[in-house]
Amino acid sequence: GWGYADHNGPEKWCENFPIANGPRQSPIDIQPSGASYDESLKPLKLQYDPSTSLDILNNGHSFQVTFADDDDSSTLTEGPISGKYRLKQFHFHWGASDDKGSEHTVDGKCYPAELHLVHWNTEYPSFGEAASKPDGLAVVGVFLEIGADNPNLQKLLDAMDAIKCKGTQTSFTNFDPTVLLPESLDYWTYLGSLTTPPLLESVSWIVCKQSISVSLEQMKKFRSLLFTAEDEEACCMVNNYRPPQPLKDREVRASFK
Ligand SMILES: NS(=O)(=O)c1ccc(NC(=O)NCCCCO)cc1
Ligand SMILES: [Zn+2]
Repeated sequence: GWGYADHNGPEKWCENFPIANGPRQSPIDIQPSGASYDESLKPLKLQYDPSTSLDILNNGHSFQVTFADDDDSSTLTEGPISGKYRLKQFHFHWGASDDKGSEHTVDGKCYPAELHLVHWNTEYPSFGEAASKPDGLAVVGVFLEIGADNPNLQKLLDAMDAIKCKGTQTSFTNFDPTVLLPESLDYWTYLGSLTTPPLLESVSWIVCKQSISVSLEQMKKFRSLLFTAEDEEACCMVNNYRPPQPLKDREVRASFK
């Protein structure tokens, strides 16, 4: 299957997923000078119920915290979207060293990691259905920048020993992802795709301008996870990011001046 190694990584994905060369692929390099301020863009409205967090999983590509999405307890509304989107999961992408790891870049600047909060449009009956629609998904991206230890990441990091290998998961309840958001919710927004196969062009991307902090020690913990299952030769889970894709005929809007 697909991965991030030379033999199965982003440069090879187009062989099984031709949409990899499509018109609205993600991530992109965000050039703030090329983004147009849109005064009609609303502030993001994120309302999360911690009791909807279920478990934390190593899926062999990243680790993700999955949420109960059978009602409107945890939603994204307003912002650039219309209607109501339910939180399905959040996960991260990161590098082998601090000079890379994010998927979106800003004027070519890479961050050591990037958080994605994945939501689906309740116009559709399920995530899977929504994932195939042009307005089906909304993903909020938050950059992580090396700095002070971030206590709000600690619960995630403490769970990592239990999900070291691909296919492992453990209960992860009462977690409020709001604590992972930066103080400012100023954002850039553009129409894009999933950044991993099936690379579906169904995502309204909402990338926060302000980053959150992560310490060097906390980054080392991310890198202690494995892409591989217990019975396979160990391969560290690092560089699980897709590089920026062509902007093509798209505009990036800014919610701020
Ligand atoms: N990195 S990202 O663009 O936020 C992302 C989010 C979800 C997924 N895929 C996912 O949740 N499920 C895969 C099956 C999708 C079609 O049902 C892939 C990439
Ligand atoms: Zn992602």
